[in-house]
Amino acid sequence: MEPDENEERYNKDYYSSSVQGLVRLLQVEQEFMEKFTIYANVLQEKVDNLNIYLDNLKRPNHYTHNEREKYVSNPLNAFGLIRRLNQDWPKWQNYTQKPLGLEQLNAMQNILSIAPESFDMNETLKAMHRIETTYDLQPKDIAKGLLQSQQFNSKLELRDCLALAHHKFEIEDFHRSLLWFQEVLNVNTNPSQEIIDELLGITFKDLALSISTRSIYMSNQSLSNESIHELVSRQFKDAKPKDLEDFIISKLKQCDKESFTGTNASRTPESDHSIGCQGFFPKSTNLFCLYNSTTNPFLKLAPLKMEEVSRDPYIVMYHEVLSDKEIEEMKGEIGEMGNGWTGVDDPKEIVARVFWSTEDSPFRARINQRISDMTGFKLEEFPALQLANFGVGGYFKPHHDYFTERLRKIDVNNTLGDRIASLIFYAGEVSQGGQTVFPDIKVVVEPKKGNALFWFNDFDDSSPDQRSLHSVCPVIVGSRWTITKWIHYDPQIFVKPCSQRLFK
Ligand SMILES: O=C(O)CCC(=O)C(=O)O
Ligand SMILES: [Fe+2]
Repeated sequence: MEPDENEERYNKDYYSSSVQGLVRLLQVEQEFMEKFTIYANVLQEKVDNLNIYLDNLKRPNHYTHNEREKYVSNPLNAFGLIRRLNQDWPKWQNYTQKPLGLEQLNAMQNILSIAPESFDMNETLKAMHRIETTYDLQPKDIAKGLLQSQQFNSKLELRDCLALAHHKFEIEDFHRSLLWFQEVLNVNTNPSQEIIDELLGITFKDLALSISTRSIYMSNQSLSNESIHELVSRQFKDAKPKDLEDFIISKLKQCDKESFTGTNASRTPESDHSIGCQGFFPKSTNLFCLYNSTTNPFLKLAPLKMEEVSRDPYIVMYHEVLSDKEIEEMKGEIGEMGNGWTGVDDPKEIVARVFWSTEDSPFRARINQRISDMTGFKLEEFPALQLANFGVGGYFKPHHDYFTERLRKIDVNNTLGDRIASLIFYAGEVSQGGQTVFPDIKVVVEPKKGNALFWFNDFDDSSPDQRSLHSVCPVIVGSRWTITKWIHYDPQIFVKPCSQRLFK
């Protein structure tokens, strides 16, 4: 991808990257459906009116010439006939041509102008793939609403499965493409659904075209795009749906087999990140829960519940340190949010919406005070908090929070020194996925609402501790809100003086 293209992608507004955005989109669809319903009613009213007139126009059937002759010989019938064709039918004709529901049609068009664009759709396809592969979920389960061991009432429809099958083909995951296409064929369609499928153009042609284009290109890479296009369109000119279906299945099977036996046969082994997300890290032992009542004199009265997550490197979880009321307050603080992304090199992925609270507020002061109570660190010189809301499959790739060359460039606050420690408040209900993982030390933490996770990024001598590598598992179900605080080094000069590193 060209750098400019990336730049453009990073500046777009995504619905898919936050639950907040998705809530707005649900409202957009609701409004669209309301206009659509009114439009359908207006059309229905017209049909009803036509039927009333037709029903009233009762007259006997005339099968023979004699019957017809007899009918028009009666002046009452003759008069009615002439008058209707002279006066009524032209009016009906006018009526049928009168544009209907223009107001709704315009409103619908306006609503569609803010519908998700292809960059949003692509990001969502990638997110669905991320959920599927990180947790090794099976298409047949996902399609019928089974996510891990949770059965939901929601399920995917035929066009959803087809879009997923097509995406897997594009990214050359032929195995999953085949599985998804089999789900397409498994979805039961009733006859009324078939009419809709026909109207929306649910033929398998697009996928068949992509598959054929690739296979012609692979067998003859010197052909021009135009010649390939010509060959492909000729191939499917008179194809029936069943032909397309057979073609897709057989080609996908072949591609799947080749990718297993070919040169790129070695499947990438599962990453520690993914193993952690699936809950397969060994359980830690010898760790304690305790009350912290010493960092601040106030804690003697109200000690904080602290759970050791890892002793070396030091990671702790504070329980129940953010109330639901404070979470509501936090949401009230949020202004225009920006894109949050993950990854160091382009193309980075848009995975959340973030808001930097740079203005002082009672909420922010209280949260900073709490962080000081928990950690003993001084935050006056860098009081800003980062609030984030994740979206479909939102996650973070493994990364370090301490300054690397890249972070040094983008972090305007780097005059305060490195980020020696990080603290994350979990502020949303996440029932599946969304854990914070430390892949190198095989630690995984559930993002329990109201809790806060604290860890050091640097050793005591301020050199970076690579074991602080961490990531976030793709959210499966839930609205993952977080408040992030990076604790900078320089203001802590007296609180935590740089000391010699103790090597074990
Ligand atoms: O949200 C989390 O659990 C971690 C976030 C994180 O790693 C970061 O913001 O640097
Ligand atoms: Fe981080």
